[in-house]
Amino acid sequence: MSSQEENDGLGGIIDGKAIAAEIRAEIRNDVSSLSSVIPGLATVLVGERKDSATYVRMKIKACSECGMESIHRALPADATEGDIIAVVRALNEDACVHGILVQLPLPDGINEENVLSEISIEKDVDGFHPLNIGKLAMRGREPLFAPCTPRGCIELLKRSGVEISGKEAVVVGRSNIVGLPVSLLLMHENATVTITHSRTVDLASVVRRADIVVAAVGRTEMVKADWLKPGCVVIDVGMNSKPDSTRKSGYRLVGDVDFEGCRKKASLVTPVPGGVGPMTIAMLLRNCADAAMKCEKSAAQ
Ligand SMILES: Nc1nc2c(c(=O)[nH]1)N[C@@H](CN(C=O)c1ccc(C(=O)N[C@@H](CCC(=O)O)C(=O)O)cc1)CN2
Repeated sequence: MSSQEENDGLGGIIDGKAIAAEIRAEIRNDVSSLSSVIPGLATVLVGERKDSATYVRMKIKACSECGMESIHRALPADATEGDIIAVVRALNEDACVHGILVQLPLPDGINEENVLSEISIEKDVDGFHPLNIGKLAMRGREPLFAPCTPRGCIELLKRSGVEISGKEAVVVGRSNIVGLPVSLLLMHENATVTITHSRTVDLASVVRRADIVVAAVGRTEMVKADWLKPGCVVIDVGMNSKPDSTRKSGYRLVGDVDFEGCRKKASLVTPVPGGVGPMTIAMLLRNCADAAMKCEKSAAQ
């Protein structure tokens, strides 16, 4: 779903909130058709970060709106790696739990990979388990779950009618959570993918080759209009706070893309907020509902 303002010469906006609502309605429908299983999502929150607590609350609320159960485990900021792993192992054994997510980032000193590797891959609805990422990286293999934000980016493109196959895609950023998996997913869709990063020489000229740009670098409004090929599609994964004295909070959320400038050059752009963010939670629910549906199917066989 996208909106293109008439005759203003600007590119359309991909409405992530509306697309996420559409996906959530589909999930609600699938969940209501289950007869013996209620999908259960376990959220594990370690420490006191306000943003993490907000995201976990949003996930719990979204679960309930889709007819899914949630099971919440909160640990203090000084919890040890062993404490967190013990919670994950107990959730692995709980038959009411179909999906487990450990909210990231974890406090300093905790090895994220050690914790994420403990999640049963059948319940790895965040898709961060090294085995799921490994399968995503291999030809002819399918992960049980793909990471939510990258999957959300692909859904936004597909549901906006953007052709991916054969197109040049440039991903700015190479993080394990977004840059790397979104590149792999774009490759699965037969795009020709370039991953760029802090050592890329003449980043602007590499981005200028792209039909599809995915910005996931975590730098406020870094991607400028003159970096873009006219008519390209821009997916902005960034979420940065920018000082704004007109707001009560003193700041506003902006992405990695100079939205107003880039709208003059691109055919479609995602806004921040209201673009990729809502898709992260929608795809998490999709993965968890799929896990529960698999459970019901295998119990019936
Ligand atoms: N275990 C995980 N940890 C983290 C993930 C993740 O996918 N799994 N992603 C991010 C945070 N995140 C979900 O956890 C997330 C971020 C943003 C949004 C969102 O809807 N953003 C809104 C704006 C919200 C606001 O006003 O603050 C938007 O963009 O419109 C949802 C989920 C890191 N950690």
